[in-house]
Amino acid sequence: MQNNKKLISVKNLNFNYGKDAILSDISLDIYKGKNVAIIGRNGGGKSTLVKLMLGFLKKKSGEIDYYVDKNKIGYLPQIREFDTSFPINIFDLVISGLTKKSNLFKKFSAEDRKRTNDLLAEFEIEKLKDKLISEVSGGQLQRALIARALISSPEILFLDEPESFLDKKFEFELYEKIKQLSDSTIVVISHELDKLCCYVDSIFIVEEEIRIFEDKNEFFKSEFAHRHIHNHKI
Ligand SMILES: Nc1ncnc2c1ncn2[C@@H]1O[C@H](COP(=O)(O)OP(=O)(O)OP(=O)(O)O)[C@@H](O)[C@H]1O
Repeated sequence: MQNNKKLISVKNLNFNYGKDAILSDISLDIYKGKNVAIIGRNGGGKSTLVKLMLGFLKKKSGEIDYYVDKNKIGYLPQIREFDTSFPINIFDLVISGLTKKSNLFKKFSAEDRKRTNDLLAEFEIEKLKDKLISEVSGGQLQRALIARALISSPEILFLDEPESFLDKKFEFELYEKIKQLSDSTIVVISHELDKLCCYVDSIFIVEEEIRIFEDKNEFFKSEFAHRHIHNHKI
């Protein structure tokens, strides 16, 4: 279903925290309908790259061009980056995914509330909607954060380790559910490539530099498959 419409284009991107070079000369394109898995060793710079594409971090040099409405970019952060002591309940957390910079204090409509309730039911957390995020389990919070990332029907959806805390059954169903609920292009950071590989088209290895396999089959044929997955005969 690739139609070659570019959504985001990164050119010669460099980033460092203090003296430490984290990303060097990264260039990549994200195309509509072409799902990407970003893999690589711990601390390789995967989350940093995504945060740069989201505009949360300021690049040191290089270009990031957007061919997508920035309000149509969804994001699931790593759960550990989330302050679970923040006083917000599950319903408000999910509906807050509809808040844009330009409409911070807009009243949510009945339709917005219905969409929230539908997503809560879809993710089997409707009974928890009045609970504070500090009162639910890690997996329940992760489900709510995924629903939040999806609620705006994003054109592109960045997921940072979505499998964290999920039970095996839900982890297995996750990408089917995302496909069923949206037609977002997915860019997913994961250490579970063997589980998600049938949902992605391309594989990017990010370890300070980037190695791009536009066609995932080229990755599986390469020496990198041995290094990055346990069972590469998928
Ligand atoms: N706020 C920060 N200040 C300083 N260094 C940071 C900060 N955030 C991340 N780093 C460092 O930047 C490097 C890249 O981190 P990043 O989180 O992007 O890696 P990652 O590939 O997503 O790792 P993982 O697979 O472990 O989640 C790491 O060495 C990390 O220690």
